[in-house]
Amino acid sequence: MNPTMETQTQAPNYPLPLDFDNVSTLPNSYVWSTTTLPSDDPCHCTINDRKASLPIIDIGDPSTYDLVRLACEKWGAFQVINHGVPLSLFHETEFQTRRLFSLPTEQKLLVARLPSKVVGYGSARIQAFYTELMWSEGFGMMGSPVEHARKLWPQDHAKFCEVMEQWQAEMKTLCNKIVGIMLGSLGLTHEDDMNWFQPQNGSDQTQCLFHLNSYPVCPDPDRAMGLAPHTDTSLITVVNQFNTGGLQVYQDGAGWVPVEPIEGALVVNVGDLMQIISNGKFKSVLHRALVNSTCHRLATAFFLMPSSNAEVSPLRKLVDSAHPPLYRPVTGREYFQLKTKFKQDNHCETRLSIYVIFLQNNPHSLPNSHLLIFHMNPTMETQTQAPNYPLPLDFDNVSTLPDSYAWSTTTLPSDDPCHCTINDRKASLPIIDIGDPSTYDLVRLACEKWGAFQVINHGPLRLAPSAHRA
Ligand SMILES: O=C(O)CCC(=O)C(=O)O
Ligand SMILES: [Fe+2]
Repeated sequence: MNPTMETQTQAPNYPLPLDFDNVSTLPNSYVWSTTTLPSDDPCHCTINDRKASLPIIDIGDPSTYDLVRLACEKWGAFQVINHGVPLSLFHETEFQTRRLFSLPTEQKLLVARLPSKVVGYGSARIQAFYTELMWSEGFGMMGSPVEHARKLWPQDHAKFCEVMEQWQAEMKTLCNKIVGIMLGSLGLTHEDDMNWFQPQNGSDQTQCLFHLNSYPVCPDPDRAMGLAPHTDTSLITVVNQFNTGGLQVYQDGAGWVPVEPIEGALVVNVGDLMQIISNGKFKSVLHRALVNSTCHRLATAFFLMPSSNAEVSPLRKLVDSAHPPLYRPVTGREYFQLKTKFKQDNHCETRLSIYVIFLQNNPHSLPNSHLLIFHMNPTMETQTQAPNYPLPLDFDNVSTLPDSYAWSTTTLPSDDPCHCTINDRKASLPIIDIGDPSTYDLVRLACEKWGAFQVINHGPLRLAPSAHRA
């Protein structure tokens, strides 16, 4: 998450956003098939026969604490109104955001984001995990965007920087207030166990990332995706969809629910790290952004995170013998790496990393929602159509190794040829007679050195019934 900016010297080998102004039909690489998204069933949008909609919470309401707790438990998100951010700043932020994305593509590429970085112009960071491309572009900043803005508008960047900094300051204040309400609604105070949340020696322990998102008018919105389903790697995220719909949240039983655009409202998402510190009481929300054929949608997302070295774990006050910790301690950095690694390895859905941390503590009781979302449900389903994952070969009917089964030695980093000697003696896995008086020592040595052994004399050899008859 190092915000260092580097100069672009050669053509990048990761996808940059399309020159959206110059395409009139959706390129094939931007077509999303419905089967690509496992939980992409049509939105039923009703719960108990009522149209489901994300709670809208007036932050000045006396029952705010209860409403926030209920919303975070059930939805992992809510809209907030009466938050104190002036409407004029919404308009200025929208104006400056539109100004940036209206620049010609070549100019935006002057501040292209490198894949390992979070600041600058580029496609969505989750793009790396999908083969289909997303119909969107973004610009990330951490604090002042002046270094980039100077390249975009050498003479005229002051207003852009001023507005972006002002918005981030408002978001930081609002996030602190909302985190306070969330944790307060669980009976916690800032003094409880939240060292990473307290400014220490005058310096702030949290860090923030601010993202501008742009979803240009799309020639074929039903087959395109603005931002694929994901959960945020944050404590909370505050999204401003500038009064243009497109954001959807997923809820078990309801499917994808559109977040109603309301002028001046902000959407608060529970992020993965909040799920961890709340010991699973609040769930991070799966969400996505769709595109449309009539207007260029803009949005901003402000991510509040602990500093990347701070260790995050279920807060002590929320853990007791009836509520054991569901997650092990993890730093923001480690969590982010885990999430990236598991997405890269498995192309799995985005909540997998929560699942992995969960597993490491508590392998036997997975929460249903995760099983559902990751399609890890062990129920066997009848196969009705050709699967889109590889099945084993019909081994009896091949006489030469197909190319697709050939493994290069470089694929496996530690796959050097077997020397099979140790101290000039041929190495071989220990064979242990389980009745031997020194079994204990032999087993210990084998487990320490090899992590494996062969066991003999383990009990009578049972013969199959046909062998008995013989
Ligand atoms: O653009 C939006 O509406 C959603 C943004 C979002 O989810 C994100 O940037 O993580
Ligand atoms: Fe998000």
